[in-house]
Amino acid sequence: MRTDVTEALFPTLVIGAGAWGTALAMALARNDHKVWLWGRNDAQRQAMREQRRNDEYLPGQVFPDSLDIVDDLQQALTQCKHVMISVPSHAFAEALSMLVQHLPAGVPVSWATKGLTPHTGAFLYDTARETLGDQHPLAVISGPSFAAEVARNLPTALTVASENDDFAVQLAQSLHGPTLRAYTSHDVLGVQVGGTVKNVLAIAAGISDGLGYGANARAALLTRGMAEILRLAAILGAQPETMFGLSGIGDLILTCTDDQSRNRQLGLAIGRGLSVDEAVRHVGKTVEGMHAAREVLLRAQKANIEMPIVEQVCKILFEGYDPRESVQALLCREQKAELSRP
Ligand SMILES: NC(=O)C1=CN([C@@H]2O[C@H](COP(=O)(O)OP(=O)(O)OC[C@H]3O[C@@H](n4cnc5c(N)ncnc54)[C@H](O)[C@@H]3O)[C@@H](O)[C@H]2O)C=CC1
Ligand SMILES: O=C(CO)COP(=O)(O)O
Repeated sequence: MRTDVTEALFPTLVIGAGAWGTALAMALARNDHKVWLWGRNDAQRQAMREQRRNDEYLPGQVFPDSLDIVDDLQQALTQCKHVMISVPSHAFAEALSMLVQHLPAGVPVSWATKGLTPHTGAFLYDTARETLGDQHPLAVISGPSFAAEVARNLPTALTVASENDDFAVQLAQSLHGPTLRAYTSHDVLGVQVGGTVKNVLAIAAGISDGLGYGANARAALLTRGMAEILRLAAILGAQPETMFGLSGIGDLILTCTDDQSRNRQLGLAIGRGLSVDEAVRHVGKTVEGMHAAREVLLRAQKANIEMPIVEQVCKILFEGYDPRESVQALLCREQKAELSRP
């Protein structure tokens, strides 16, 4: 067992045994750290314990020895040294409420969830602070990282953002391994902006590709999508440089261009002619951009900034717009300069 500074965070309890929670738990355990993984489904936990795999989400990937499946969440919360949440954004507030009663003060909490809190549109950091108070150091894990590739030990780089330097460094160090590189950041807000909006833009890129609009259109969507992210980041007070990092353009490129992305898969299905409901059923997995789109647009409208791609995605998802008409609407916007004058 390692005895360096990162041991302060172990045992780590990972809440959420989907693809990403399991892959992160495996990554930590491969570095010989003690990790407890909890998922809400009893039968899934039993199967994972017996098979030492999570075949539902990461078929064939065997758990490292130091990863254990735990059943008693309450007991694990009182004994762990760090909680990492990896549930979909719509379950994030519920996950926080499960831990708030039992987690001793001072135990750090991180999450790998991307998106906003439904209904309030709050960034997850704000929801976490509101629920947990200021007793726990908080950190966000983001960046271009498909769970299946991390589980298969393929090279990956992540960002760990926290206002607490010690926690950011400890968490980054504990994730860091031969195939996983973790950078730290102070820009908690910026990291969340990139990780949230890229999912909506990946739906747009999927729609365009599903319609067969080609490589030029995809590149234009990514670039103009980046302009929308930068506009939102600026108005919210995030650091623009963060948008050019792993959690910004890195994750935007990944999800807009690779078919492993579930957000892109949803767009592809819609572009190929499925209705939105059919496309959601076809993907059958977490599609965060679907949840984030409306909340991002509301934020843009409140701040009086233009996010035309996000707006058209909302029209397609929630107002029954034909994707071809939406692309036309984007192309027919008033001609303007690419950059505003300095
Ligand atoms: N899969 C990936 O490659 C990556 C996913 N993420 C993010 O991680 C988050 C989780 O995504 P995935 O693991 O892929 O989702 P998933 O669909 O694979 O699994 C979600 C898990 O959360 C559980 N869950 C749902 N509601 C819950 C609740 N109320 N309490 C406890 N558990 C609950 C489900 O049972 C399921 O096990 C999302 O925000 C996603 O954007 C981030 C980077 C990579
Ligand atoms: O966030 C991700 C990779 O960084 C996963 O993207 P999807 O949720 O679109 O699959």
